[in-house]
Amino acid sequence: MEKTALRNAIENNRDVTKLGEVASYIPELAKGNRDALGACIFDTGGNLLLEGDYETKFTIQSVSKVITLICALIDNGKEIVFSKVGNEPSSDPFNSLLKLEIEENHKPLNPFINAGAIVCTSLVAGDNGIEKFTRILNMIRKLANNENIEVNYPVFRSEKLTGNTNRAIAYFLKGAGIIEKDVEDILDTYFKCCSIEVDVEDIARIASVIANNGIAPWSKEMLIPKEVNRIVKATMSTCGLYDSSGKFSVDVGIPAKSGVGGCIMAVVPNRMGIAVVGPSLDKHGNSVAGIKVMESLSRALELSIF
Ligand SMILES: NC(=O)CC[C@H](N)C(=O)O
Repeated sequence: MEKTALRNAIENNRDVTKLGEVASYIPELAKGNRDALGACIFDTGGNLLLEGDYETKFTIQSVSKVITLICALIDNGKEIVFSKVGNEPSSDPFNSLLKLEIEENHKPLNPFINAGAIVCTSLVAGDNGIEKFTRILNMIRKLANNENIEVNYPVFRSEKLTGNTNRAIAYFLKGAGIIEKDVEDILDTYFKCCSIEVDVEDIARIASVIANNGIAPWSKEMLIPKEVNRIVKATMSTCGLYDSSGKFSVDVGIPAKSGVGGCIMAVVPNRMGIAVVGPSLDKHGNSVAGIKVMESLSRALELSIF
C-alpha cells in the first residue's frame, strides 16, 4: 500500500515541478534540476522505499536547522537555547530581518528561520567554527547512518560569497549581544551546514529516528534524547515550512522541515520518516511539487496527526 501511494504521489505530481523555479539567489543552486522529483520512506520498522528520481543529490540547506537545533539543545539545555531564540512561527520570509529589531531582546522568532539557526549554530559545543561544524556533521552522519556525507564545496563558496543578508542578520545579532565570538566564523559554519550534500534516503533515515522517539530503527541506539526529540517535533510542526507552516499543517498535518535545495523532510510519529526532493520552489522557498507529494501521501496513508 505504501509503495503504491508513493509511486502515485510522485507520478501524479511530476508536472507540478513546472510551476516553480530553482533557487538562484545562491548562484550554484541554479544548477539544480528543475524537473527532478524523488522520494523515500524509511519506516520505524526499518523498511526502505525509494521512488522517482531518488538518486538526485542535493544540499540539505534549511533542513540542517533541525540537526543544529538538536545539537544546541543537547549541548546547552532548553532554558539557555530558548533564552536566545523564540518558539513562535514567523509570517515573514525565512531570511527576513524585519522582526529582529522589534522583538523583545531582539530574539529571533524561532530556530528554523535563518536568524534563529545562526543563533543555534553559535550555541553548538566547540571552541571554534570547525569544532562546531564537525559536531553537526557527525550528528547528521549518525542520524542518516552514512559516514560518507560531505560538504558540497562549490555550494558553500557560492553561499559565502553571496550571503550578504545572512551576514547582515548575524552582525545585527552580535550587536544585540545574542551571539558571541567571531561572527564570520559562525557564518562559515552556518553556510557549511547548509551546503552538506545528501539524498532522500539520508533525510528519510534522519526523519525516521525523530519519528521513532530518537531511537535509530536500524541499531536501536538512542541518538536523540526523548525530551529534545519532542521539542524538535513540536518546532517542526509550528515553524518547519517558514511562512506557510500553517497551510502545510492544514493540508498535510505532520511535523516537517523544508530547504531551498528542494527537500522536504517529514516525520510521522511512531510510523515513518519521509523525504521528498524537487528543486523547483514556490515563492516561500518550499519545493512546489514536494508539497503536493506530501499532500497526496498524507491523504492516501492517513498521515495527519490532527
Ligand atoms: N530556506 C533555506 O533553505 C535557506 C538556507 C540558505 N542557505 C540561506 O541561508 O539562505
